[in-house]
Amino acid sequence: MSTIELTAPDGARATLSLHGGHLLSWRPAGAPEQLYLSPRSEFVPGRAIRGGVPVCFPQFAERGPLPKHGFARTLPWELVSQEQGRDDALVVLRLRDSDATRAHWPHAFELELSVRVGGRSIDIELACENLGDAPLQFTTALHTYLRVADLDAVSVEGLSGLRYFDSVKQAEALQRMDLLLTGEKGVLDLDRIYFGVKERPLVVTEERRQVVFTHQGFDDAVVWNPGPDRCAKLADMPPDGWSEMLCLEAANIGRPIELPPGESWVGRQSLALL
Ligand SMILES: O=P(O)(O)OC[C@H]1O[C@H](O)[C@H](O)[C@@H](O)[C@@H]1O
Repeated sequence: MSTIELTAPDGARATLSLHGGHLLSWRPAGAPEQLYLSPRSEFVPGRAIRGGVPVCFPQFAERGPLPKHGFARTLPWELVSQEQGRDDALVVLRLRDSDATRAHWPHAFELELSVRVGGRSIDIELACENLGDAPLQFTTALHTYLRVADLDAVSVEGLSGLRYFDSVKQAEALQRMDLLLTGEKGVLDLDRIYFGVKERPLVVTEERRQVVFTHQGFDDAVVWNPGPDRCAKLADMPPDGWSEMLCLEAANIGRPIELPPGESWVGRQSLALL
C-alpha cells in the first residue's frame, strides 16, 4: 500500500496511507507514537484499516443505507501536494466521485484531507465540495484511535452537561459528570455520540500524559471502545487490543451537513500533546 511520510524540521512525524486517505501514525517532536494501529489490521483494497484515523464519509456507522461508515475509508485517494514549511510538514490528499462512489451515492463531490504536523500537535482537516447541480447531504467523522498504555488509567474531560446517544443501550442520556473514566466496569463497551460538543476542548489524561482534542466545523464527538467482548469478535483486533486504544471522533451526526451546489464544508480536528 502506498504510504506518505511527513517529517517536520523539528522531527515531528506522520504517516498516511493513500488507501482510505488514512492517517496511520503521529509522532510529535520528541515523543512516541500517539495513535493506535492494530497489529492485525488488514491493508487490502476495499477493506478498512483498523486504527489511525479512518475517514467516515458520507455516512457515519450504519445510520443510513450506505456501507458502514461510508466508502471514503475503503477507496484509493490521490496525493495532491506534500511540502515542508519552516516548522511543520503538510500533505493534502483528495477523493473525487467515481463509478465506485456513484454506485452508492449519486453525487459529484471532492473530498480533501489535509494533515499538518509540527511540534507537539497535528491538525487533520476534512473538506467537502459539492461539484454537482443538486444539493447533497452527509454525515461524517474523523474516527481517531488514540493509543493508550492502559485504558483503566484514562479519563476524558469536557463532556459534562451534554446529551449523548448510547449506541450500546440504544438510549439517550445526559453526561452529568465532567470526568469519563473509560476503563470502569460499567463503562466498558463504550459507544456514545455526544451532541453539541462544538469547539469545547476535550482532554484525555493518562497518568502524566495529556492530549487535548479541539474541533472546528464538527458539532458532535463519538467516544468508542469495544471492550473485551466486542473486541474478541473483531477479526482485525488482537484480543486485548481494546485496552490499548480509545477512539475520540470528531463528527457531524445529529445534524447532517447539507451542501447546496458549489458550496463547501470544512471540519478540523487538532490534537496537541501537552
Ligand atoms: O468496526 P468499524 O466498522 O470500524 O466501526 C467501529 C466503531 O465505529 C464507531 O465508533 C461507532 O460508534 C461504533 O459503533 C463502531 O463499532
